[in-house]
Amino acid sequence: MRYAVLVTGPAGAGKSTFAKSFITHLAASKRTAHLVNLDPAADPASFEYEPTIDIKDLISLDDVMSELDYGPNGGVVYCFEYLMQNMDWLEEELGGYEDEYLIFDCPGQIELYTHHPFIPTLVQNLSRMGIRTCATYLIESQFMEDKYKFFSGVLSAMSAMVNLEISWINIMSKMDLVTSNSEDPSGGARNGLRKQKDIARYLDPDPLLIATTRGDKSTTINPRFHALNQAIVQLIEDHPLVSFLPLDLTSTDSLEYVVSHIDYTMQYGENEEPKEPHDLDEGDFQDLE
Ligand SMILES: Nc1nc2c(ncn2[C@@H]2O[C@H](COP(=O)(O)OP(=O)(O)OP(=O)(O)O)[C@@H](O)[C@H]2O)c(=O)[nH]1
Ligand SMILES: [Mg+2]
Repeated sequence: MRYAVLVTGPAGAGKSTFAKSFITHLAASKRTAHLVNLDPAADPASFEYEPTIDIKDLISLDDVMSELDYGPNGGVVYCFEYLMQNMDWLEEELGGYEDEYLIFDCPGQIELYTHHPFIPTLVQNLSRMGIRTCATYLIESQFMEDKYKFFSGVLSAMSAMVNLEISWINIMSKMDLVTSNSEDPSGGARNGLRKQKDIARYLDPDPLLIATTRGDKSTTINPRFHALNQAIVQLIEDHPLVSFLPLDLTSTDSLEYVVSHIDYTMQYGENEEPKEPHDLDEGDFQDLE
């Protein structure tokens, strides 16, 4: 059985960093994993791990920009369209790997997730190839500094995950920027997210965070804004699809927790050989109940 983890999310959310840490972590546990770079704009110098499969071998963003006169964002979308039409290339590249994790580092153009059917098409093709797939969607902890920005992140996560029939794990990345605040007064503390309780209202989004009340400045500015917020509150209450796993890459436990959640979601190892006792830490699974 082969397993694919798609690492998706908006620009700069920490996707490539997470993909790297994920592979390093698996390697440390003597598990093999391969990096599949689907970001045609990724700088090769930044790869700590040479990707096993690289979209650049199929199509070059530089060529698309110089020959077809695309800008960088449109160029990435064009490259992805090209990939979708050339799935046989991916299939051939993926051919030889068995019983392994394939980590797909995806680009940060949000329209790839919200407007285009790229991810559903990719997922369909992976499942046709017999690869069990799950997707992660990262948003960064700084989104919690601004509740409107945060909820736009929640809505983009929702719009990316509906229509997909695969497991979907939302991750709040860069938690080191909010949890290390006791040491560094200029760090996360400045955003007022001092209490764990506050953070919990974001990880499991509490729509009341944006429920405006009468007398609130924003409602006096524009009543339509109030109505829109109420509608969003209602939407999130009716469809509580989105919650986030916190990820702090400075903590091995945090990374391990996220990885064990992904393993659990993918039912990793179900068909494999029994594990050595130390490979399977009971605590990992109790937390997930
Ligand atoms: N403090 C902190 N910074 C991080 C973390 N993860 C990533 N960063 C920083 O955030 C920036 C973006 O990280 P990337 O991993 O390149 O993000 P990305 O989502 O791959 O970005 P795009 O591919 O451009 O969409 C870099 O400067 C990273 O060093 C984290 O866990 N904590
Ligand atoms: Mg990246």
